[in-house]
Amino acid sequence: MRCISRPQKDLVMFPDQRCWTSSERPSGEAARQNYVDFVSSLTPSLESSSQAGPGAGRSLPESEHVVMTSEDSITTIMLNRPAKKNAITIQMYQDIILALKAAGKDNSAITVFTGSGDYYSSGNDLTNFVSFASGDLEKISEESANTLRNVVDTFIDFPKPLVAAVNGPAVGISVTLLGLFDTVYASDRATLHTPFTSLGQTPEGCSSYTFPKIMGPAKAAEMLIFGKKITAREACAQGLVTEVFPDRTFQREVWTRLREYAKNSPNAMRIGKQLLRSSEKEKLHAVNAEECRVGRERWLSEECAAAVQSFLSRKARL
Ligand SMILES: CCCCCC/C=C/C(=O)SCCNC(=O)CCNC(=O)[C@H](O)C(C)(C)COP(=O)(O)OP(=O)(O)OC[C@H]1O[C@@H](n2cnc3c(N)ncnc32)[C@H](O)[C@@H]1OP(=O)(O)O
Repeated sequence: MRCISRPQKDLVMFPDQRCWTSSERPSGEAARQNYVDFVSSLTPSLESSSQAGPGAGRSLPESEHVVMTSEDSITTIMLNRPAKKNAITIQMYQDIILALKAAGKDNSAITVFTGSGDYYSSGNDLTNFVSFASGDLEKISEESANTLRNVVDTFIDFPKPLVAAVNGPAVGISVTLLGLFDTVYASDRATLHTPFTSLGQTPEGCSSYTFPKIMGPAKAAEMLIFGKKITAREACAQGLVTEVFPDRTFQREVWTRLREYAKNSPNAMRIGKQLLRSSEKEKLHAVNAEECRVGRERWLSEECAAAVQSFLSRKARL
């Protein structure tokens, strides 16, 4: 067992899981080296990230609908397509991957994901599926599954504290991914909806694993299999949302809190996250691979094609 305590006169803690008495204590330099080795073993990328100067090594994606900003040691990735309720296009998935990779390496302490306008996100842009009807089905579905797998893998591997600021209703993949965030703050105006089965689709974003773990299998089934829409407060009671704020004060309260959190040691937060999450990573990657394999089959189904067609032709009927 590792000893973790305040400094004591005769007992010092070292990272190889034993406690020394003062007589056998390693020299100061050896102790320091032990500590550095321990920290490095936990976080291989720590060295490079702590050496990065402001903005160093950062490649901001030039994206129309995914906006990345940094301030007060917080990098924010904002879905910015409010006229379409922040529905996520193929290009946006690619931009999200680039933005997360850049945020993972920049010198910010915390990364925040949010939406602009009245929605957090309406999930996958259903016109992404239109190309299925017009091209090489096998190829397009394979590319889409690869895109989905890459974006979810990037969330699984994200090395820093990742916070979702759910500013409004969330649908589909924008909900399922919440299970991979470290903290989820939501406006009391937000609802969470995963209407997969009415679209002939199946859960993704590792939700088939994270949701039952977070909220229990029965509540997860209501959401993921029956498509029950829940409020932010219900999601909070079930553990998917960390805290709910009145919509009127949501931005002020969340950002005040995050600015305080961002003053903590970035390296300690990064290592803490790794301790909390690393034992699950392999499992999450396997779940992601399987969800994408199954999802790809569903996208090719007639049920899915009909549901997407029905949404897209809605206007014509109005
Ligand atoms: C690479 C492939 C990866 C696949 C990943 C698998 C992911 C799956 C999912 O995420 S499933 C969930 C998909 N999302 C939905 O089913 C939501 C569809 N949208 C709606 O139901 C509604 O638009 C709404 C409830 C979100 C909002 O309704 P309302 O307030 O009445 O607004 P409008 O419907 O008028 O929407 C305004 C404008 O936005 C367009 N839009 C909204 N959401 C989407 C969307 N998901 N895909 C495409 N377009 C969307 C809507 O058509 C309107 O456009 P218009 O003004 O008419 O041009």
